[in-house]
Amino acid sequence: MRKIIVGSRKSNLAITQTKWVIDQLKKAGVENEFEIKKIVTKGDQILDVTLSKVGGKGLFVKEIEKAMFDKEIDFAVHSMKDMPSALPEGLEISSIPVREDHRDAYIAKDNVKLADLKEGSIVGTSSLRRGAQILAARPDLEIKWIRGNVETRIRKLNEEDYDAIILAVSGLKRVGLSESLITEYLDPEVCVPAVGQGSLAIESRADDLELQEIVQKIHDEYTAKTVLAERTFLHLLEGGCQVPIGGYAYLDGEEIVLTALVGTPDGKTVLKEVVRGNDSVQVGKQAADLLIEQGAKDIVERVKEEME
Ligand SMILES: NCc1[nH]cc(CCC(=O)O)c1CC(=O)O
Repeated sequence: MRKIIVGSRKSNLAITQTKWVIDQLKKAGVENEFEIKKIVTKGDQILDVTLSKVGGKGLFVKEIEKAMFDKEIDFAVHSMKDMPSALPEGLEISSIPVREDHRDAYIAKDNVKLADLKEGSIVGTSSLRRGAQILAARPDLEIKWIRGNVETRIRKLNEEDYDAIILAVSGLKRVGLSESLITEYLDPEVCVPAVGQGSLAIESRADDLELQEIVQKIHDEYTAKTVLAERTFLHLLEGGCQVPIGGYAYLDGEEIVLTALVGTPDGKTVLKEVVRGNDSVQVGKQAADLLIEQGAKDIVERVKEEME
């Protein structure tokens, strides 16, 4: 039986996600042997500037994709939200496992609630999306960039001048940190998560049908349907992570309910729509159309220019 080589970034989060996927596959009855091959990406090496300034999402996947083309690895597990909206020819997302918690977590020193933070308090995040939504709710706060993996950010909250930080609940849980650290769970009404947040993408060569059949065993249709709506919206806005964009969908019976958001980094303009429908692509497209009508494209273009 074929041994399967799985490529992974070397961060604790990446390795845990990869191990989780292998574990799920084994539980689903896959008997193949697995080996994890660690790959260092540009995104892991550049830690001193904000991610948005150095080129965003692609940084974490390029080297991994090269290893896949070279057949050094058979598949890779990515955080869905780090995936560019279009994949290179020859590769595809061959399976989407069940989504972890989609929400952002607000973690404050001494557990001070967001509403109780004093004027001028410093909130750490490297995400324009999170910064924009925090500032929209609390224009009196200060956003300060924070980089590093999940564990590093928690340490910086304790050691540096941050009063609070925002992290994905899923990342926190996956690296084994206690949810008791979380001061508040931010629901999509307060902070629309990143498109795909909490979900994983299994990426493989499009012509490797044997592998596809194996990873499909842990494909989750609910997650795939909702993520497709979110990613369709993101793709049409052509935003990448240089622009504050959020999208979260869930199913209400058969219906997909998508909350989509575009804003300016200062949080002064935030466009938000909730769209319902039975077809993921249609729902994503409708959300994009509604926001574009309100000027979302202008925001995307303007923010992109300012970042250059
Ligand atoms: N941008 C970094 C990143 N990429 C994926 C996750 C974990 C969240 C997820 O699984 O979607 C994180 C950390 C964070 O956003 O706090």
